[in-house]
Amino acid sequence: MAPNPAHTALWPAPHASGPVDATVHVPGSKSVTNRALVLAALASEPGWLRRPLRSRDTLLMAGALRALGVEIEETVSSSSSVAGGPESTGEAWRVLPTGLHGPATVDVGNAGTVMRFLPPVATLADGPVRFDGDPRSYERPLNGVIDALRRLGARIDDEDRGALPMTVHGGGALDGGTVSVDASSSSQFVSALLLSAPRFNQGVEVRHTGATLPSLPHIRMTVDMLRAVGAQVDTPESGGEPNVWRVTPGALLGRDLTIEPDLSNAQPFLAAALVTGGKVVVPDWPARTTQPGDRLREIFTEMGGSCELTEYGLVFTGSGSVHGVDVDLGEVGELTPGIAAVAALADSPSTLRGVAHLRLHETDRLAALTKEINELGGDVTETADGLHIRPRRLHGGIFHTYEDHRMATAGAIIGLAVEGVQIENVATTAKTLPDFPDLWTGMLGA
Ligand SMILES: O=C(O)C1=C[C@@H](OP(=O)(O)O)[C@@H](O)[C@H](O)C1
Ligand SMILES: C=C(OP(=O)(O)O)C(=O)O
Repeated sequence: MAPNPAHTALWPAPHASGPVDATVHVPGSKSVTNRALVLAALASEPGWLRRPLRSRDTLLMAGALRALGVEIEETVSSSSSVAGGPESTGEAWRVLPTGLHGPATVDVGNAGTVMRFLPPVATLADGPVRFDGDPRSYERPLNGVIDALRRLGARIDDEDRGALPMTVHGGGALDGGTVSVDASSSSQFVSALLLSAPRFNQGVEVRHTGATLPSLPHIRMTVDMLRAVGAQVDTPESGGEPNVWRVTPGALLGRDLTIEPDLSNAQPFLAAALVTGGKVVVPDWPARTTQPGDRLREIFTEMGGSCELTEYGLVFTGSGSVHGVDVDLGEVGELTPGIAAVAALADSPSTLRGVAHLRLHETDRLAALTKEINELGGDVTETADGLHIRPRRLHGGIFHTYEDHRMATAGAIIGLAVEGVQIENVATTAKTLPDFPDLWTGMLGA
């Protein structure tokens, strides 16, 4: 098969001629948008999502729910056609839940949220739902969801792969009950089971059995959003047993929800302020959030910046110096590529720990970061659960991205400080941030 020209295209990463000084309106959170879509589809009354993210992952989620019979009406006001046009700035989605129907086909792309959150929803449909996706989706772990759903009463045909492609034979309802799951490879196994659980006959009790559990803030996001639509959820934090979550069956409310900006997608812009000694303002940064990107305030401060959270948003300022860090990123794994890029430009070494599960993300991120930074002259080694990064003078070259949006934005950060970096397939940022190239050049005043 001939390679897709978009995948081999090279984007000259802009080099910063001085400190950046910009306000960047970051589109909505992928994780919040996709949870909100699922919860709205399972509700017993219509709901609204305002300022939803329109990106590949969220359009796949919306498309899949529509395939199951849910109506999602989009309203795009003409005044929203800033920063990339209506394609990327959908104003509001009205979700009208209906009975969930099969037969249907779901394309998960390479979206972890779609491949994990929707099989439990599909058990509630009244017919077979076929799941398929990008080649990489076949390699990403799904066995925790498949095994758990079977034990809760579902019929799933995966030809013993424990992975995609597969068919969930929806029976119109699911028993639910207590189930153990090893979610050490992805927190999304737990989130997936909790999100649909109010609609299971007995709700669910999920008991995580693995040695580690990544991305806890994302599980808290699931719990908070469930509670906001009226679900009763018991958690380890609310006095329950460690690693056990319980959801009571019950109807879900339709909600009018404004989606927060995606703080993980704010990362490259904050990193730009850090590595150029400039200033970036991100409007609407939430005062309280479960998004893991909020940890950037602390991590990027340790790496040399400073921040002020105002009513308007986050003001982040670089000092002109960038320092290495020794940090456990297990709770905030999706921030690793951007932190690794900054660390490669720092004045001292870094150790990034707690992220072995990144080998199972969009690509093997530990291998990809090591290879690509080293090919620009860097000195990165993989450890069992992370990276050691010893900064060195880097040179230009091609930064391969492996169809991983966060590899592309990591390469762009390096390109600010290193002349001649070319990003392969920058279009892969469409997974969560289709506007990235325009926002990036806009930030640089180009
Ligand atoms: O639930 C979510 O929205 C997510 C959970 C995390 O997944 P893992 O726990 O698989 O890392 C995160 O990395 C991903 O980007 C989004
Ligand atoms: C790991 C990520 O995505 P996914 O939701 O596909 O797991 C990510 O966005 O960094």
